[in-house]
Formats: sequence, C-alpha cells, structure tokens
Amino acid sequence: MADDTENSPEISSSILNAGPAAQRHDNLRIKPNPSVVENPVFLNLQQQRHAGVAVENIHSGRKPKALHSKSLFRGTGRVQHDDPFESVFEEKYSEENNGNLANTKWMTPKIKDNSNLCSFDDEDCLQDESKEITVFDICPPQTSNRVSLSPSILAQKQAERSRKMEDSSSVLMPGLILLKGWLNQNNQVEIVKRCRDLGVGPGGFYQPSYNYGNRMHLYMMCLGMHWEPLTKSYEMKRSIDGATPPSIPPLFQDLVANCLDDARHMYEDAIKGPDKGRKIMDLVPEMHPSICIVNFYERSGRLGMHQDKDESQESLRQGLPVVSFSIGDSAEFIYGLDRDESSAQTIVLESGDALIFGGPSRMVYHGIVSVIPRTAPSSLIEKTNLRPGRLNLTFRQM
Ligand SMILES: O=C(O)CCC(=O)C(=O)O
Ligand SMILES: [Fe+2]
Repeated sequence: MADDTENSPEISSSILNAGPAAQRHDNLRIKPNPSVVENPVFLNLQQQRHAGVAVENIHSGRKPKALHSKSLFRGTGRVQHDDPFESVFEEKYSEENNGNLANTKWMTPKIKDNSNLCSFDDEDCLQDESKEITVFDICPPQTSNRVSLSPSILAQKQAERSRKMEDSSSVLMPGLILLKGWLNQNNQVEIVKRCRDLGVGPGGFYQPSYNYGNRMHLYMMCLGMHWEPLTKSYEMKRSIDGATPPSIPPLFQDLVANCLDDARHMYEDAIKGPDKGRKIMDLVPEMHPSICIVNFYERSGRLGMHQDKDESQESLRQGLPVVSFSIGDSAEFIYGLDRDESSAQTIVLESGDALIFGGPSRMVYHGIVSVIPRTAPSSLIEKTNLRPGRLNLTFRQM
C-alpha cells in the first residue's frame, strides 16, 4: 500500500488548530472502515495536519515514518474488528504537556483510501450531530392504489437457493435453532401494528448514526432499554434525545416464552450427535427478555457481521438465548464462528421465522447481507400496509 506518510514534513499542528470540528468534540471515536481488516491504519499527510497526531500501525506496532517527537499528541489506535455494525477505527489521543500525559481525547481522523468517510471539515457530516430525530413510520398511510408485483427472478432464485440450504433440519448449530414460519399471520400482523404505533411515538424508530454521518443501514427502536450504537452499551434513556424506550408489550413476552418452549421440544426430538448428552436447558436456557431491539431494513438495508455481546456478563456467561422474529420481506442471514463473511453459512429468513441462539451459540457471529425484494406475504401487507422491507425483533435478557 502506498503510504502518504513516507515523505511527511514535521507535524507541527495540534488539536487547537485541528479545525473547528475537532475542537468541538472530545468523543470522536467511531468510524466505519470497511477496509480496516486489510488496511493498516495510517494517517495520510493531510490527516496528520488536521489532527496533529501520529498513529501506530495497529497490526504491526510499527510507527509510520512521520511520527515526530515534536507531535503534541500521542496516538494509541485500535481497530475494533468486533464492532457490531462495521469494522471500526477508533483512536484515542492523549495530549502531552511537558512530557506528562494530560487530557485524553478521542479523535477519528479520515482514514486513508476511504473517501466515503467524512473529514473533520466536512460540514455535511457535522449536521448529523443535531439531536433531531425524524419519525419513521413503518406503515405509512397508503397514498395510491398499490400495484402488487410478483417476486423478481432474483428473489425467486434466492428463495430456491435458501430452501435447498435450509434442508429439513432446524438445528443449525448447537444452540442455534431455526423455527420456520413460527409466527402465524395474526401474530405477525399484531407485531407489525404494535411496532408501528410505538415506532412513531417517543423513543420510536430512528436511523442511528455514528459520528460524522456514518449511518447504519437500518432504522432502529429499542424496547425496555436503549442500545446505543455510539457507545455499544445499554441505557435507560436514549442519550440522543432523552426519550425513555417503550416497554416490551406483554404479547411479545408471551410469544418469546412460547417460542423457547417450542424450540426445546423440537430440539429434544432432534438431538443426536454431539448434543446428545447435553441437557436441553443448557442448550436453550430460560430467558426473560428485558430488551427488544427492533430493526427495520429497507431494501438496501444490511447489518455487518457481529456478535450480540453488550448484555450483562452473567447473561452471556449463562448463554441466555437471543430470540429473533422476522417479518415482512425475506433476508439473507449469515452466521458463523468468526467474523469472516466468506466462510459464513447463509440462510434466508422469511416472514414468520423465529431464530434462537443461545447456550453454546450465544456468541455466534451473524449479520444481514441483503433484503430480498417483494417477498413479504401479500396478505400481511394488505392488513398492515407495512412498507417494503423487513422488520426484525431480537429479544435479550440484560
Ligand atoms: O435482523 C436480524 O435478523 C438480526 C438483527 C441483529 O443481529 C441485531 O439486531 O443484533
Ligand atoms: Fe445481532
């Protein structure tokens, strides 16, 4: 990789002249960086000028040649390969004051070879910091006669591929259980309606973004507690707007309990091979949801490979399952033992499917690669006016 740091002159700037944006933010720490796995993190010359920093090569520990003793900042970079939604580059800088480390600051310089990312001076991106939340209605009022289109050839092929992939087995890995079509149509309609009503109220759907306009490719609403993508932690009130997340409706709680029961029954019947000696309650432990993350993916929606690991240590240690309901358009769901998408398994989750990952699969990596257009059941659309896309609910116990 060509490295702009090769011929860099001395770095003489500091955070004080790093540009208005840098001065305004002490907590810039998350940047999607799709190339981060292969791309050692170097600041290019311009970025160094902006930030007045030098950064170590995270992978090798080697410092870029432009690291100058005169630099006022010391970089301790780190790449979060396990970030839930993107590969993320995170930098923390400590201001050096007469040889002592003073104010610790987080900074996110624009990353080399990644022109989509915003720089410190990009005012368009800065606008994203406003606290305004735009209401997102998953069932917008119908304005014209709906034209019903049949699934595209691509969608038909994908569905066919998925049927082959799914085979008849519903235990995908120990503790990872797929219950096809588990939600009946009434349940699906009720869930959509409840999510719609909650979603347009306080604490409802919004499109989360990282700092500087790097938005997630979905809309999200949390019930019970809010999961904050910026900090990857749970909070009782959304720090973005102070809203209290709505409670999880009793209907949803009941469905989760029934779903876990059915998963256990199905699993017990299917247990063979390595799971045979295991107790069913270790494979599918009891879980009482205190959190539900509701995602709505439009047709271009997706979610990078990640683990769900921000629940309590106790919950994770016990392998308390995540229960996921899919409604609306189908989606290609990938899962695997590591973050590598190319070695992941693919299944298509269709409207009504329930997926449970608990016990030994609690920390499975997973993600959504695509939403398959025009695959939602037409009767569901007629009854709810659900917009094109996919609704997904994941229930977890804190
Ligand atoms: O949409 C899905 O099926 C997965 C959602 C998910 O993994 C999450 O919200 O953490
Ligand atoms: Fe997840």
